[in-house]
Amino acid sequence: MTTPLIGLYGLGTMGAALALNMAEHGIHVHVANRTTAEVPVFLDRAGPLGTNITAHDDIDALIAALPKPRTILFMIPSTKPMDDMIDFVIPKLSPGDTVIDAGNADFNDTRRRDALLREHELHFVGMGVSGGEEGARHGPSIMVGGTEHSWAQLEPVTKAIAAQHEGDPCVAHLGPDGAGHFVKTVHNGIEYADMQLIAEIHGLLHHGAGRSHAEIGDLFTEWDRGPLKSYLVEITGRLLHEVDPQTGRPVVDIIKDSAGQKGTGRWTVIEAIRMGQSATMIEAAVASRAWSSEGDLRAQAAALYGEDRGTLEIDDAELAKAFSAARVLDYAQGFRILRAASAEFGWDLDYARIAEIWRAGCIIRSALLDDISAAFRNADTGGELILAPAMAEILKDGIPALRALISKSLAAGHATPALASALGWFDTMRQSRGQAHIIQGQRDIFGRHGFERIDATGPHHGPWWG
Ligand SMILES: NC(=O)C1=CN([C@@H]2O[C@H](COP(=O)(O)OP(=O)(O)OC[C@H]3O[C@@H](n4cnc5c(N)ncnc54)[C@H](OP(=O)(O)O)[C@@H]3O)[C@@H](O)[C@H]2O)C=CC1
Ligand SMILES: O=C(CO)[C@H](O)[C@H](O)COP(=O)(O)O
Repeated sequence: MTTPLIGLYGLGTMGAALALNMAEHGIHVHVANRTTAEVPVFLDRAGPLGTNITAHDDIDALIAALPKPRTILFMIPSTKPMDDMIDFVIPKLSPGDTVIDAGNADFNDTRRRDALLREHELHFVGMGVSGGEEGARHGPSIMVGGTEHSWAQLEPVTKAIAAQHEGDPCVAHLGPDGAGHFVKTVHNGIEYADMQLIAEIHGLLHHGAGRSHAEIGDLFTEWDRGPLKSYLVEITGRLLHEVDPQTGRPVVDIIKDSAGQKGTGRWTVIEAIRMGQSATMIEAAVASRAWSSEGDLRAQAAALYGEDRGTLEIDDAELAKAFSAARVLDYAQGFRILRAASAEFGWDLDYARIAEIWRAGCIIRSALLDDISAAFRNADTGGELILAPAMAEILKDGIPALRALISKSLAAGHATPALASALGWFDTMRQSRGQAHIIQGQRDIFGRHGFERIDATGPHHGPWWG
């Protein structure tokens, strides 16, 4: 068997880790980096793995060294740098070669780039990689979008380097062009909401129930041994126990409460809204990060209105149930966005497989994903997670606890945008007759927009128009 071979450009945090992962799995990787001074540093780090690595001074040399059809993975910012590199390499490549963007890209850019490369008889792969540096080095979750031709070359490489869940590599060819990057984007949207839920729960326990960070960390660590087990729960447990060496204070007390965001959460929300699939929990999470950066305004409002938050009695078992229900709703909203995109772009996404490749390696990996993938395999709910019997069980068990938690938290003045929006969405979806008849009536009165009647077909107007 010939040794799998690939080109990799961009030896930053993720690219270097992926290259080492490949080398460790017997894949010969040709590498180059914009700043050539980084290359010897990388080779030093590679140590004995260097036998599977050939370093080049620039992209031209890397391209020249690869046999055709070439597969070159770029791990650089998926914005202008990626467009610039594509423009630079197109004239140097041959028909049948594949360019991979493995960064976090807006899938609209991926579709545009795919079309451009097709004009040149080249292939473009949008490949989502999740797991941060550690995942990239020792096994990420990989979401591939592209042609069968490119997948045939990529499959052995990605299956070797991906995280393994009980022997199943966490990688899948999810569809053409933007499918892989879209699924990665929604993965990140779900990640945003899961992180926000955890942050809100911490806030309720700390400010409402008066528990120390370490006590809350203990609870997260305990949760990580049961059905709530997840990477984000695990690292939150760790985070809450860490002490700042300079001050001796809990690290979380010295971190400024202003969250960064690089775009994937926002893209999820934009696409969700564009497709009529508002994902309110992800919206709440994106909004909360934006509001977090408005520290001055929040300080002024705190001075004006006061920032009192009442005391809360919190039962850990009830809190766990509430958290479980909210997480199911987070995933449910995420999969609805995937369902809408799959229909719009004809991707025929396999929801069970997506849940399966998220079970290890990625940031949202969790025990719940085992249940979600089984739920999709066992019941055809058309991608609607809330209709799956196994999820309905979790929801029926957890919604009363979530309702009780939200009621007392709102009454006491605690901010819970994601938890509250979970319930708002769930209660909306379980009403067979909601409130939209009032909206339709209003629209007809002010704009003659018309409405459908419950007892007849076609458009109708109300008596106000005679
Ligand atoms: N960090 C993470 O946890 C994750 C990141 N990603 C995505 O991976 C991609 C890379 O991220 P990461 O490794 O963290 O970033 P780093 O900043 O660590 O590395 C960036 C890499 O891109 C190169 N680069 C930057 N600008 C250009 C340019 N104009 N032309 C050519 N090369 C350029 C850099 O080269 P040089 O050394 O010369 O600066 C470096 O090799 C991004 O799309 C990111 O969104 C995806 C999943 C997780
Ligand atoms: O893709 C990732 C994890 O899955 C990256 O860590 C990404 O940077 C996370 O998004 P943000 O920086 O917006 O929090």
